[in-house]
Amino acid sequence: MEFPFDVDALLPERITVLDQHLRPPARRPGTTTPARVDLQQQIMTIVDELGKASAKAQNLPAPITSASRMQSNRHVIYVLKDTSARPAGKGAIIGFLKVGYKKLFVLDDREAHNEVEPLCILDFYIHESVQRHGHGRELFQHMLQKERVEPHQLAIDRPSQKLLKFLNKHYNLETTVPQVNNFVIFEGFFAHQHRPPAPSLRATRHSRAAATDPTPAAPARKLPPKRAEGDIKPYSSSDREFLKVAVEPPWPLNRAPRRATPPAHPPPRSSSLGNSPERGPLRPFVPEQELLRSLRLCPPHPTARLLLATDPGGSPAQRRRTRGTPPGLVAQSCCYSRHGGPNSSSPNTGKQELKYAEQETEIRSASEEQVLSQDGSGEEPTHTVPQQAQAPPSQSWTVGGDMFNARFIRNLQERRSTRPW
Ligand SMILES: CC(=O)SCCNC(=O)CCNC(=O)[C@H](O)C(C)(C)COP(=O)(O)OP(=O)(O)OC[C@H]1O[C@@H](n2cnc3c(N)ncnc32)[C@H](O)[C@@H]1OP(=O)(O)O
Repeated sequence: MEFPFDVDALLPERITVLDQHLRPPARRPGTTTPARVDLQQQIMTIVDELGKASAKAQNLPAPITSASRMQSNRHVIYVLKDTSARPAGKGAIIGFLKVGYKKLFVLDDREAHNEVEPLCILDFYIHESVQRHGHGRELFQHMLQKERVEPHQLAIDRPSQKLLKFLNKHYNLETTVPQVNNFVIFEGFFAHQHRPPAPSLRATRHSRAAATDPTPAAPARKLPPKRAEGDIKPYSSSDREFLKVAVEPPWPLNRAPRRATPPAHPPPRSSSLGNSPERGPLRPFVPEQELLRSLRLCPPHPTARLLLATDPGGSPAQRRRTRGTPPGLVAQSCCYSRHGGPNSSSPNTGKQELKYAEQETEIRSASEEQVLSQDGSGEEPTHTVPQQAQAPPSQSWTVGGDMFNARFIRNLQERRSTRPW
């Protein structure tokens, strides 16, 4: 990765360690020294660009590493530069590894909660052109030595398949201890119990390290006193938490837009990773609150309005359709199961129902947009029903649509500890 400034002069060592201050390292004697603020700007540019490249490589919607995030967290980043001869160039960056201590609640092999604060692998990237050349191992090995940790003591924040393979190949890390958060830990993690070293020990360790090596090490934090089991929540804040909203809203908000062709490679599943979300191409989605708002503001389905306005008992055709079916069939046809169900074989149920429900949601979102853009209040929905909504399909899915909404809201409620309204 090349930059418009002299990376070689900016980062004299092959591996540079940067902490939250993003201080430019001391330059080699004899090199001209630009203003310090310019140097720091260059460091920030490198961190931002590396973060972007890593996010792209991992299919993340936004970088989890950036200069501003570095400055607001106590993380440490190891940057590897290319030292190969480049007579005419300004040097290049090969990749980086970001680590930091995090307080986690992890399950052991007996599924008991443990409050620990291990060193975590938070982000790791080697430029595509030089992957599988041993650079990742070089960087990782340097970090292990500097931080004085063993590979099995680490927690990994949502490792990619490449990283899992990397850890397996170089460090024999294979068997994971299932977790309910995004972190992956390996067998042997609890061998040392992760008791925080006595403050004096840790201080000595760091002061000794500081005496021999001026580069910053990942900050160490003390653990709070052990809490009762009941107080411990079985999740931990991942560095990628802020992406979670964008990564995977809960079902049914996470339904992908209909695709003409299935994805070539379905995202891999790993039972050994607990429920760590899978990486994969990310897709745009309607934020949950916005969708809820649209459901609350949305006008009644045009067909329902028509029925209410005419005959309280419904049109003869409608009566025939609902009365002619055995009781409960309408409800059954509205059941949508991701696993298919007894009614999934029926051509008029399952997928078709979902399709209409999706259409309805889209239409409702569109009509809400119109409502808001017209008067900003949503008070007069009848003027704003889009043309598409006024001509529903020949079959009436009014009941199905409303039931879908009801199920959808109930589902949302069940997934939340508090009601959103
Ligand atoms: C917590 C996190 O940071 S998760 C995100 C991890 N980062 C990414 O996935 C970004 C894309 N990948 C990369 O940047 C790199 O491949 C890294 C950082 C994972 C590894 O760096 P490299 O320099 O490629 O590793 P290195 O050369 O030392 O080791 C190679 C081994 O890593 C694994 N590996 C690297 N690339 C791949 C790949 N494309 N497919 C499968 N395994 C791979 C393999 O075990 C490989 O050994 P092999 O070539 O004998 O199969």
